[in-house]
Amino acid sequence: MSPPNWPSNVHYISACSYHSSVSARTRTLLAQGSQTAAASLSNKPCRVLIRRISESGHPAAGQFGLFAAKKIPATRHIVDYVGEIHCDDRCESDYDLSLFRNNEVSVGIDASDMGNEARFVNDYRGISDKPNAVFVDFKALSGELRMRVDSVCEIKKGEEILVSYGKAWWRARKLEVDPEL
Ligand SMILES: C[S@@+](CC[C@H](N)C(=O)[O-])C[C@H]1O[C@@H](n2cnc3c(N)ncnc32)[C@H](O)[C@@H]1O
Repeated sequence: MSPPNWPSNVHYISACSYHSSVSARTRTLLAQGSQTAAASLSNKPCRVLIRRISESGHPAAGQFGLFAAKKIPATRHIVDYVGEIHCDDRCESDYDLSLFRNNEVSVGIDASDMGNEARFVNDYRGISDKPNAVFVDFKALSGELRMRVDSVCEIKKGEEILVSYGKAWWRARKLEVDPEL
């Protein structure tokens, strides 16, 4: 069942699904994981809330954000980033994270059409001094490479969960608006 405030045009899924662009060979590569991926954490994901942002000073006002339903301790697994694992080009998507890349293939997790609560995590810029969470790749219990959101410091109940999308993410969007930049 989808959580409160879930948009009707997006499919709620609790586990990643594979798009047809992911070959069997690539799935094997993902099952081998990455050497730098964090181990799967045994603690359960934290309770989070999707909330529409009504504060006029917030740069994503009118959109949604993800908030802590209870205090979240530092370095906790907050929520998995669930979406469609794909190898096709999704440069139009604002919900696409890079999962794996080598000389042959680039794999992403796109939560634009299907996903879970993690798709609502906003970037800290214009909202806070620094992020309180981070996207991390990890090896799931199945052995497959996945992404999740972890806290980097304590997050108080009701506080917005914020990551850094990275300078390159913002530069790419600014270039779309102003190619002279
Ligand atoms: C992954 S979505 C985050 C969830 C989104 N707010 C929503 O309601 O679906 C990324 C989009 O959120 C908005 N966003 C996230 N962080 C932002 C920030 N710091 N300033 C302005 N817009 C932001 C931008 O529109 C961006 O394309």
